[in-house]
Amino acid sequence: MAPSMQLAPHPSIPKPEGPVMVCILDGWGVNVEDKYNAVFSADTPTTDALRAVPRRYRSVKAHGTAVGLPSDADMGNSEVGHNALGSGQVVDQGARLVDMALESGKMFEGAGWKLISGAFADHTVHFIGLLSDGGVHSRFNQLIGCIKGAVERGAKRIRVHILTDGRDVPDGSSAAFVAQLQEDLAGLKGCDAKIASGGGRMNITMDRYEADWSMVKRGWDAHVLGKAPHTFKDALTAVKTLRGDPENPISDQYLPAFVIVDDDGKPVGTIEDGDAVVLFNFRADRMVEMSKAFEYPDFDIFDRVRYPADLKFVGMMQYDGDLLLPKTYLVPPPEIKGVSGEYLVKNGITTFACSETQKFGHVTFFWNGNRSGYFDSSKETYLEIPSDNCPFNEKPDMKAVEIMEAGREALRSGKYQMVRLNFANPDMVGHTGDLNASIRACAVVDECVAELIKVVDEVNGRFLVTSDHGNSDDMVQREKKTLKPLIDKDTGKPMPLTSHTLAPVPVYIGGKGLPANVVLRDDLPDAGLANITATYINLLGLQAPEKYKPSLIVAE
Ligand SMILES: O=C(O)[C@H](O)COP(=O)(O)O
Ligand SMILES: [Mn+2]
Ligand SMILES: [Mn+2]
Repeated sequence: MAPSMQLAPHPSIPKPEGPVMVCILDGWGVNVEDKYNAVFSADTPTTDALRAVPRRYRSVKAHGTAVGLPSDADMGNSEVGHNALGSGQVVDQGARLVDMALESGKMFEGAGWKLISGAFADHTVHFIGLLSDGGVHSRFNQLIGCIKGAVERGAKRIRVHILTDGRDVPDGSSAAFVAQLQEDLAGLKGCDAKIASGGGRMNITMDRYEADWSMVKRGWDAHVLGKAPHTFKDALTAVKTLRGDPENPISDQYLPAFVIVDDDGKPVGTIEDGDAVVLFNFRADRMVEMSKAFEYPDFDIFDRVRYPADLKFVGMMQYDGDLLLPKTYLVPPPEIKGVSGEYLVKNGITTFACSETQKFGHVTFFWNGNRSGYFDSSKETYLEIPSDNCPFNEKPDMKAVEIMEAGREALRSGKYQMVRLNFANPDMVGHTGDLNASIRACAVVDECVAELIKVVDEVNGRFLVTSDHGNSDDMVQREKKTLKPLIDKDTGKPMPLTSHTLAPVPVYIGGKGLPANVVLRDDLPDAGLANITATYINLLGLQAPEKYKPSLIVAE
């Protein structure tokens, strides 16, 4: 082992007899305590009790610059959250790197831009991605920046394929983004630019972790082949019509696929031989599958029917550095080096990591600094429990009990020194905007934490329970100043909040194997998620790498 990767024993925190468990309650923030806070409203006796233990509970920042996002107005998300939790470092994240590449002009100088510019004169440049200013997967102004850059550099024909959001931004906001995009495209001089196809992000194109490839097929059919269940002459009409009854609309997230056609009913923007395609999302998880469909000539997961020849395909970023997918991209992704997973295997620590499909890549790929696979398969076991395929408010328990049971077995097995679990419920159910289901989601996760802590105590282990960002902790849109819920004019009901929040997240530590003198420091009031990495390494009885953000604990 490189001497630099050796972790010294901690001078005052001994190695534990049993394993260390790190639990991430995805989307569980600390926020305004009222009935719209599902974390607060749920029956959560276990985390309530943990919160009451002196000097073993605190909260940490999980949004904005504390996790490498452009500004403190940016809510946290799973990618940046797990990157920070697993690496102990704050790196400039995709959102910021794209902003910088646009500002400096570097965007227009690299290999990715060169490739697409081959289509500017005689072919069409297609942009496919999430249309909102959520800043989690993409941002509206970055799309416009790229389109304007292409037009200024000679692009003659542009088609935009839009995925409506309603998840990282309020549901119902898609119509406004579409209207704005149409206006911006109409204002471009010397370029024929139109919206060509679209659909809801949870219905087409943006599947992740291979949970449902049929979503990607529906996207391919609409964007590439110009085939969808609905056709319209105009995208704003499409979105407004497909939402249906204003009293009971279909969420922007789930709008069916549509294709824009001309007066003769012909699609205005199929993807043809020689065209360029830009996936304009910077975040990886929900772009990997569509990238494979575009990049791999022998792709066979679904029938693409037609695969355009001489396609100039790029991602906004490289979405998988191990698969080199896509080969060509506009902006180099963040480089996260020396993550804790690598240190652990190099120091002989055995790890078990588990979540259900929807968060499996979060607790492995994102945790490991956007790396696929194991650092050392003889020391690590990653277990994916298949998620249900349904809107998660219908089954708010999701696979929490199964994850808990797998965690319990791993803790008891004696095989692992570290057990890392992610519970998806407060996040995935929170994204549906369904308050009651989110309350149930939080309650079931609390029950699972109780079961796990019993086993940690049984094996003389230690635990750290935390989260990656807020979500279920606020389920309603509010007036900025008074924090009063905003009321929907059509329904008279409070307007649901489907997105993450800016809230900090809790950190609870404990376990029978944790010496009584180990407590949370009180001199790091501004600590963030990246401080948790050194903390859990200390719980393992080891000193953390020097470059990591400081540990939250001390032995007094
Ligand atoms: O992709 C999603 O589901 C949301 O945009 C972000 O949620 P996550 O960051 O918790 O995965
Ligand atoms: Mn998350
Ligand atoms: Mn989320």
